[in-house]
Amino acid sequence: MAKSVNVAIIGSGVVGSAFINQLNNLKTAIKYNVVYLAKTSTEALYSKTYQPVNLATYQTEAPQPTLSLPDLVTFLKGASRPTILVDNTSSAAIADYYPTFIKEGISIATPNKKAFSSDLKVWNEIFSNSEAPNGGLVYHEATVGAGLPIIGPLRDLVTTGDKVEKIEGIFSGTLSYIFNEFSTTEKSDVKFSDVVKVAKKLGYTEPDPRDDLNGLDVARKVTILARISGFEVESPTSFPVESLIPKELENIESAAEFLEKLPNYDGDIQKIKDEAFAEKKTLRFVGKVDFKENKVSVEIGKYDFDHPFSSLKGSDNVVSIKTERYPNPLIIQGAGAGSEVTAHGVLADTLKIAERIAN
Ligand SMILES: NC(=O)C1=CN([C@@H]2O[C@H](COP(=O)(O)OP(=O)(O)OC[C@H]3O[C@@H](n4cnc5c(N)ncnc54)[C@H](OP(=O)(O)O)[C@@H]3O)[C@@H](O)[C@H]2O)C=CC1
Ligand SMILES: N[C@@H](CC=O)C(=O)O
Ligand code: NA
Repeated sequence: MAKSVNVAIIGSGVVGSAFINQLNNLKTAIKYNVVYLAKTSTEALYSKTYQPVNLATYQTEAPQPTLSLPDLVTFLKGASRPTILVDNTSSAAIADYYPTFIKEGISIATPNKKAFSSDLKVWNEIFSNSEAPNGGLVYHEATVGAGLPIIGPLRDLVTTGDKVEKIEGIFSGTLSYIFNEFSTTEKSDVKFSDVVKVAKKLGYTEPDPRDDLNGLDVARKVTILARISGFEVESPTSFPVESLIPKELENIESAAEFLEKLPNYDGDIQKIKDEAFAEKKTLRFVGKVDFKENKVSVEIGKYDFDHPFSSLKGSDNVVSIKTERYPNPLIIQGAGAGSEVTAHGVLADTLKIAERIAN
């Protein structure tokens, strides 16, 4: 008989809906039974008898209220098959619950950075629970560089005994897109606030684009890479992070009001861009982990027109990993945000888990 695994999906937004579509079109020997699908924070599809949710029609099916996280654990553990929880939200509450899911033997595939980049204590709890007998597995490739292969290869290097010396790169699809469009090697009049709005429309930004502009999203990614490399970063706010949010807009309540007021501050960043242009340089938003200098940082940097960062396109991320074995750094480059590339990273992780646990 074919092997099978149960899947619980939380979230059907930009990434979640692309994930559901890719899973629905999957042709593999393993059977994936989606026994729970939370379309939103309040609406879910599931049945007490674990009948698979129809992924072709989920949008129009009548939902029930979502289960609380403890009730979800009980529901998933009541099934006879092993389960993979796919968290396609940016919820901190769900992320805080990962140690419990994992302890209860439920595996996790996710693009949600929160659990891996908050307090170091949570990171340690997640991975020690996962290593315990009967602990769930955890894969989170899409938390850095979306579907680009960064976390898997970096873990492979470290586990096999290589030593990371320096990681440097452009880790935000949103900020890559914004600066690639805004600060170019040709003179241009494009306004910063206009490019921010397009990045949101293209699905690159976090649900609230201020989480990208304040540098926190990049700080979270840098925290994850630093921790995998053995640099014990306490939290994403424990090192210098440059913010692109104008001081006067720091305390605004809604994202909509923030976007409405942002054009009033276009002049400030335009001035920095013009100064860089006069030096034949572009602006780029860069994250670094430097073992030699014992330093982690996130900041705007100026790069010569002929530097590889200056010719980046679209929402591309670029990561340079220098190790003992790779003194000429390993370079990984490609789209680092967007629905399809992120969903494929999460789905590939789901398949890797299924290959290990399906029965
Ligand atoms: N977009 C991208 O390019 C990339 C995104 N990511 C990560 O992917 C994740 C999802 O991003 P994205 O799809 O863009 O975000 P969206 O805001 O488009 O989607 C989030 C979805 O999750 C739902 N949700 C939130 N909280 C809960 C909850 N407690 N229970 C059930 N459902 C919930 C939301 O429903 P509701 O409307 O009710 O809140 C919404 O459907 C984020 O963690 C992001 O950082 C990672 C790499 C790239
Ligand atoms: N908002 C993020 C999405 C991926 O993590 C980005 O722009 O990179
Ligand atoms: Na990745």
